[in-house]
Amino acid sequence: MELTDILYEKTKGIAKITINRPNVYNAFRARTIEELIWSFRDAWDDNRIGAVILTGAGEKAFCTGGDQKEKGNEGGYDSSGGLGGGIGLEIENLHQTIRNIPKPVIAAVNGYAIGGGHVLHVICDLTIAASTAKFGQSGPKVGSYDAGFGSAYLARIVGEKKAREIWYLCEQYTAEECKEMGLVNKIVPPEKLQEAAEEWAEKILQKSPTAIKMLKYSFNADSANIQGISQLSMGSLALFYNSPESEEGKNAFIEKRPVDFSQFRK
Ligand SMILES: CC(C)(COP(=O)(O)OP(=O)(O)OC[C@H]1O[C@@H](n2cnc3c(N)ncnc32)[C@H](O)[C@@H]1OP(=O)(O)O)[C@@H](O)C(=O)NCCC(=O)NCCSC(=O)c1cc(O)c2ccccc2c1O
Repeated sequence: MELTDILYEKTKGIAKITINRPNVYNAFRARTIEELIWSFRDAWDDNRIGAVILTGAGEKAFCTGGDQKEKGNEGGYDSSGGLGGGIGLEIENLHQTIRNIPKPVIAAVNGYAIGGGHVLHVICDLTIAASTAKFGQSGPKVGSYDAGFGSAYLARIVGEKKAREIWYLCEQYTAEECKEMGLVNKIVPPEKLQEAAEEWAEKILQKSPTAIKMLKYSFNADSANIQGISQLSMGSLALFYNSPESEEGKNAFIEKRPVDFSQFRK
């Protein structure tokens, strides 16, 4: 597959996937998701690979979720149907692929992990963060939500009260705050991030691949029911994206103005 939105490299048993759209803070469009799925599947299929690192290009962002400027555009994503389950983005498939690949996936969070980009690191097996990284959900601010793994699985990690706070208030959290919540495993200076992720991947490579695979499946089993909730969430999101309320959130972000949802409370 020709890769335009991501970088993909394999070195000494480690696959590294870098979301490479720095101009939009590594926000994803339909093509980005397709390329991510392709590369995770390649790493899955390659027996020499024992761990995968997911990161973002540049210093600003890991990933800021759905590209708001591509939403509704031709070649971007919309709710007219297709493989994305009616939403134009195969995000649900990507989440399943990250969960099901029988090799640990390490998120190396180099900057903003916001919205659907935050959900990506939540789903990864481990998170190593640069001390400068910022984390948060933004869906309710821009007329979107991930009511599947993004909320239900998040609650398993940080607890119900904190997960509700994260989604209802849409605030940003430091790497240190996220480590306290159990959402980040390790914090390093920004210049040491890639090295630290590779070091952990190398440690994993020294372990029994079958033991690691079965442990990952075992950890996954307890939250497997969330897949059904995720399908409902994405199905409803496809309907919601057609609404004026969702449009208001997206347009406010693009037009760089305060959002006004008051008209939808009448
Ligand atoms: C991350 C920020 C808080 C950073 O703020 P800051 O002020 O430092 O920087 P700018 O806002 O000026 O951003 C710099 C530059 O990048 C562009 N950009 C950033 N994020 C996006 C984005 N998501 N889409 C498009 N473009 C983006 C920004 O416009 C600037 O470009 P200029 O050319 O104007 O200079 C802040 O950027 C921020 O809050 N970003 C948006 C975060 C957000 O709302 N994300 C989307 C949430 S919805 C979502 O993620 C999502 C999840 C899913 O699971 C989906 C599933 C299916 C379909 C859709 C889904 C979906 O949309």
